[in-house]
Amino acid sequence: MAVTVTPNSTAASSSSSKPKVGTVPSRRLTKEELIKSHNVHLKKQKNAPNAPRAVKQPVTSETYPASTKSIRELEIIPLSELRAETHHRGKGIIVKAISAPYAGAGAVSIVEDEFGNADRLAIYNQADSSILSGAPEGCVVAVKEPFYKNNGAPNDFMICVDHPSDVVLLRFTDPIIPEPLRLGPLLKTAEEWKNAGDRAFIEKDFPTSVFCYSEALQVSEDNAAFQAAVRTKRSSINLILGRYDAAKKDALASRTGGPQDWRAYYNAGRAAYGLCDYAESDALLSKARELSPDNDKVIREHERCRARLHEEETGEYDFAEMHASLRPRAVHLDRGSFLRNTRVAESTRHGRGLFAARDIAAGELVLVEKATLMPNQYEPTRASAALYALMVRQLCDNPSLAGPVLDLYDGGYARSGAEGTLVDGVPIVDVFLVESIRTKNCFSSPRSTIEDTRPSLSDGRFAKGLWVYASHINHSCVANTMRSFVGDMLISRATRDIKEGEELFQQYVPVRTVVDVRNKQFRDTWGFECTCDLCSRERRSPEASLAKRKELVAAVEKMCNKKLPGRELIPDAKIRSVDKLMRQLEDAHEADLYEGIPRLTLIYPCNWLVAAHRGRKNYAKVVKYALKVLRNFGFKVPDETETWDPREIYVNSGNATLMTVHVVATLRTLAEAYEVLGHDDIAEWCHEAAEFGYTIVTGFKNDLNTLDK
Ligand SMILES: C[S@@+](CC[C@H](N)C(=O)[O-])C[C@H]1O[C@@H](n2cnc3c(N)ncnc32)[C@H](O)[C@@H]1O
Repeated sequence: MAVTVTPNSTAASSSSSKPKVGTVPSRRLTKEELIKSHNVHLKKQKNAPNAPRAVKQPVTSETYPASTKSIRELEIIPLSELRAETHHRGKGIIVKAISAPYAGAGAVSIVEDEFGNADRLAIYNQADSSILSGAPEGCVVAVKEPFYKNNGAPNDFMICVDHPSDVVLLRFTDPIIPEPLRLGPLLKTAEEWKNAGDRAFIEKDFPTSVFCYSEALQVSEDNAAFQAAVRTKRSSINLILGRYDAAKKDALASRTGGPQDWRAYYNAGRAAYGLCDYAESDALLSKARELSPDNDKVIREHERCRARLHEEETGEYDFAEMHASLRPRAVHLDRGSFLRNTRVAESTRHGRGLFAARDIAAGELVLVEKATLMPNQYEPTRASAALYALMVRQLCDNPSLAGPVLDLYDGGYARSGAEGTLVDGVPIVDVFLVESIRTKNCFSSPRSTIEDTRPSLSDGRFAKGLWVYASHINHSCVANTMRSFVGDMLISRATRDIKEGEELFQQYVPVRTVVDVRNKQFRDTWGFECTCDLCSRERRSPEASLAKRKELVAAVEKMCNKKLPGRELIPDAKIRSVDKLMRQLEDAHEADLYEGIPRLTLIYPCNWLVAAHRGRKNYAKVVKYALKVLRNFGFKVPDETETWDPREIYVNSGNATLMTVHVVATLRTLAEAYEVLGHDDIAEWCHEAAEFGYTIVTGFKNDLNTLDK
């Protein structure tokens, strides 16, 4: 079940007064009591219209599957037969809303069955485009295999609908509605329904408008011209609602065979564009353009679509312009996804993985993907719930999304197999499956990585999003790709040269320095033990060495307060002490095991020594320790006395380097130190290597001076 904030979820009653699971409660709140308390909540809401709406968070420990049955296959039972804390498998209820809805985390209404029994119905996870997101008074709904739960206080229950497909809005004329609940058709003629749809449209009540047009189509029998006109209207409204599958279907069904069909192709093309299917959109808009060659609207849409296809084919983007266009309310960029350097295939690490479809040079684009779903919600307490809600809603609104989204790894969730299929005209959406997929596949994304690397601009806030294609990438601590973000665009670049056919990896999170600590995180969040070169070799290091390293790291952190020095003068004695611990830590790494792989526990002390010597303007020492930092990230560096070309570190350091923004900062510090020491060539090359690395880290070429400004 889900944690919900509902009008009556008051203090829990003592366990003795709780009804027994599976029993018919001896007393429930009467209709009058239910309406009275409901009205109190409605009034409170009316008096505080701007109070923040509760966020619904799924709790996956108490999952239950969505119903896969049609309401017509179920035994319809009266409300009086509902049993406490029970999922009524094989059964359904048909009820009418007899109150205005209370809109909280879901829509709560008082409902009545054909026998006059009343109860409370809470419907969660409906798309805003659905009438059921508001469940207006008078609507008749069927709840399939309802879950009846105690609401905290004795005698107080509610029918709780988590899976959006477990509730169906019935047409007023549906013969399944029992006689006492029937209103009969509210309006009689197709024209009346169409006019009602037009009025709802003018009032911007789009779900009602769609409902009325649907009734008009049902009533209008064989009037093809009328049907085409109504379908065109319904298609346009579904475009506004983002229900692109339905919009496309209506648009194509509205064709009459004449030149006026340009509008049908135009709407269908825009719907395909909304689904990011630019090839289909191009085909449809080309037809619209043939029929209406001088139509500015069509030309504009068609050119826009072609620009997306160009991005998909070439991977050419103006990232700087994209970044400059970001606004707090505009983080969704209108761009195509460049995926053709890669392909999905079976992985030896786990399930499927992503592989290079051609040689990719260090620094090159691996892929660029527009978010499949990413709410503009960077508030940490709301980001996950917002993504979950968006996933559920989009799967309801656009059933064609079910294919790619439900195909993602689900962490072993027990599926019914019917998810995504249409039953009673509604795609089956299991919210607990959606949540499992979310937790295993979503990424945290800053508004842009470039801002995230700048202390002055970073607000440390992350949205959560789903990039379906990039979700196929498995984790490695020494990954060969690195992701960054510009708004909802995920950019992935190669951290070293990658050969065609090689599996691509990314770091799921910045990796912790100690092998067992970071693997606990992987186990707890994603259910795997990492077998990358770094983890597997570190595991071969004896327990005693690991313990020694942990002890030394703790000692350094304590001595230095886990901070890095600024420009202040650090006393010699302290520098010597840290240096001594650092050397002991180096000795605690077995030379053969750690050959050519990172030594992550050494990075902090070496970075500390770089900063301390920089403060003392001792640039020879800065070089010495900065080279150690690079080596400890797994890069091949020379002895401090040798000449070398730092621009080569991305291509000649082997396959176990660990790329981060700290590598860039270290190269920049090295450039500064070499310059002071008079090694101008190496200084220049370090600068170039840092700029190159900064492109990998931030996704596109950026001025290094912005790194810590
Ligand atoms: C986003 S999915 C990655 C794609 C997944 N392999 C698939 O088959 O769709 C994340 C899941 O992949 C698995 N995984 C990722 N990296 C792994 C690794 N290095 N070793 C083992 N399993 C890994 C974990 O089960 C994790 O929960």
